[in-house]
Amino acid sequence: MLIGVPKEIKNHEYRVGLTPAGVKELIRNGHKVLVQTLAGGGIGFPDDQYRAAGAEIASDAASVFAKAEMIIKVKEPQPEECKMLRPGQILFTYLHLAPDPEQTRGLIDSGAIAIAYETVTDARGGLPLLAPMSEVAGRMAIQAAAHCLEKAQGGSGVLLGGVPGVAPGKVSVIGGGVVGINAARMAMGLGAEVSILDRSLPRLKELDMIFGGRLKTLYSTEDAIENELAGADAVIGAVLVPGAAAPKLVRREQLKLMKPGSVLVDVAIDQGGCFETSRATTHQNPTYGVDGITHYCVANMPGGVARTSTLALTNATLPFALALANRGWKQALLDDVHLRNGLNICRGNVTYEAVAHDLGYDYVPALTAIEA
Ligand SMILES: NC(=O)C1=CN([C@@H]2O[C@H](COP(=O)(O)OP(=O)(O)OC[C@H]3O[C@@H](n4cnc5c(N)ncnc54)[C@H](O)[C@@H]3O)[C@@H](O)[C@H]2O)C=CC1
Ligand SMILES: CC(=O)C(=O)O
Ligand SMILES: [Mg+2]
Repeated sequence: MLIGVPKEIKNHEYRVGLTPAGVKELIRNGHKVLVQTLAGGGIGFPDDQYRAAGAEIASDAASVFAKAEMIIKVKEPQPEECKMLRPGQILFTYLHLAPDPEQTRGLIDSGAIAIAYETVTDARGGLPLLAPMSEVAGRMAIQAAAHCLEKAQGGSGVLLGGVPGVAPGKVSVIGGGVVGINAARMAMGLGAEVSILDRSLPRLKELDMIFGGRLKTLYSTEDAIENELAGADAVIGAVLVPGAAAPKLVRREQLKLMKPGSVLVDVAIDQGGCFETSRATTHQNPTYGVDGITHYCVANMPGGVARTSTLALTNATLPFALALANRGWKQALLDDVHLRNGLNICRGNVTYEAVAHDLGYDYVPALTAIEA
């Protein structure tokens, strides 16, 4: 199969869909790889390393999209990229369709086979291709919050770790999954007082077993969230209902419960955000204020630490990319229910139920669309 890797074009997005090591694996399996020039140039993977791994270098995105049978990317295709996709071409990348009707329309119209990293599953009920980036974003969320709390950034002037004789700051994490546990670990590592809220009691039990008394676990109700808002210096939004738009857990009028200069970090922004006042921001302009509360809502946080993120992401995606290339998309999806769960759009059909539901499309089960 001919696999294409375009350069990412989202604001300050330096990740790349395959590392030179990944290219080498695909080529060892008998495939060809076409990489757009400078696709990994910002993170220490120059064209020469891709050439040495056996890739051909293309001068622009148009030739990568025109030639490749499968496009491997990181971020959701931008409108100009959707237009370059063609019927039957495989797109393997993050999509986050539920909050993005324009992209969904573009992918339906393209006739492509769009497999979303974020809904591929594993045998333990996890999301193995979302997890590495959630680990990164969870850890970064605390760095971002700590920075936003500084006075020069419009913050309240609280140091999360405190100092001897002065109480530490308080961090509340809503959603105790992969983002949540990584945010909690970082915040505890800094010395902050940390609580974590989740709707899943088994998950809260697990977190309690791991961290003991160092972490306060709370069942997530509106009351519990309001109590947390009142005490917190930073609140991290880390909830997920897979594939669906994020539930709105904090309304605008509840911001007045918070201390002025406190911070909301909405990691769930790529699924539309879990605070009513959230709107997606970029690494260039990551924050804005609403009613005295700083909002950090960068939708591609891992892009900020793109080298670490690329290595972590491609460790997880490569086995699936190899399956798609070796067996072809139909057989690979038929053989593996977990990869099949990643299929969101197939030749004009919406094959992920939560996306169809949230955006008002007919839902066509993946197996039906694959076998059509
Ligand atoms: N902004 C960014 O750059 C990035 C964003 N993300 C996003 O972060 C979000 C979280 O991802 P993961 O931690 O991997 O998901 P996960 O599935 O591991 O964890 C989500 C947790 O939210 C909990 N939850 C669901 N509804 C809840 C509610 N009403 N109250 C409290 N908890 C609730 C679930 O029980 C689960 O434990 C996703 O939207 C993901 O796409 C992930 C990576 C990067
Ligand atoms: C998960 C995601 O949206 C990201 O890594 O940018
Ligand atoms: Mg994102």
